Amino acid sequence: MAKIVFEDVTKTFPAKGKKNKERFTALDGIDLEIEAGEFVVVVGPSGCGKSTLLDLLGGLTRPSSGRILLDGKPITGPGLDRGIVFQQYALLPWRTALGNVEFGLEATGVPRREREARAREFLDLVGLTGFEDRHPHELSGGMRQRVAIARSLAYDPDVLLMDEPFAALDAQTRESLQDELRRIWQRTGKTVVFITHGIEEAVYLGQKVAVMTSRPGRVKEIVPVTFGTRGAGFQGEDLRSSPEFARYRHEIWTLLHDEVARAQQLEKEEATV
Ligand SMILES: Nc1ncnc2c1ncn2[C@@H]1O[C@H](COP(=O)(O)OP(=O)(O)OP(=O)(O)O)[C@@H](O)[C@H]1O
Repeated sequence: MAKIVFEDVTKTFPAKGKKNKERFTALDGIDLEIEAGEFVVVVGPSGCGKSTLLDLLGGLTRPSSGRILLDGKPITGPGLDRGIVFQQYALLPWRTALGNVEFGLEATGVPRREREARAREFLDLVGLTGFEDRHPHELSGGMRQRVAIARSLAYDPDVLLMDEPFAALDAQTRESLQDELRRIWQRTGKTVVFITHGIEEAVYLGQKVAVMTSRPGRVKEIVPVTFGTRGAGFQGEDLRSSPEFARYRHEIWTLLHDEVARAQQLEKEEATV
């Protein structure tokens, strides 16, 4: 049985500036299956519904029609079986790095002493040993995002939902966090659903890349990314500069290109109405 199943999922919102009952379709007939332990990346033009799709998985909002199943059961709300990491760090500014990671554990009822040990372990996993007592404003953007990842991992969710988590970071920090995320994923075996605008990021991280159409969002194609030597030890520049990488990048770029053009045209038409 697949870990996550989207069955003909549609999501509509009240249309802005239109007469009351008109609805705007953000996602239309999404069918998608994600296996346990799989790393799936979702790419698509701006406004195609990527964040909406992740919000549905997170249980932050409900489908207008269709079903989303997690371990065979419909998602009815947020849960500790899913950890979410957003683009903005969403850390508590008055808590230290350690305090922020512990925060996630308080909700799960882990005893205080064990909380601290677990939080330290996960800060170590994301390379932040020595920074436990710093507050968010004393950390770089990359470090803050590492804290957010540690916080999500610490309560051991089966599924990690990531909405453009590295988009606000500089290129070098982004690449090193991509490496870390791959390593963590290989070590923990989590199911990851990751949203990005970056084609290279998608190819680098994803086992499968789901390319979405422009509005309304549908799954246009799922590209399995199967590098021959993709396992541990083959990453960084070796992977990014390989001919296979370039081939996948081009394939996904081609799939996206028409959709982005269509999305831009829609935006222009709306601006002139
Ligand atoms: N709560 C809401 N009410 C009304 N419309 C919404 C709501 N949430 C999202 N939308 C609309 O649904 C569409 C999809 O939005 P969403 O944020 O999911 O897209 P996205 O692909 O993540 O975009 P981006 O790549 O720009 O972040 C957009 O047109 C957006 O304006």
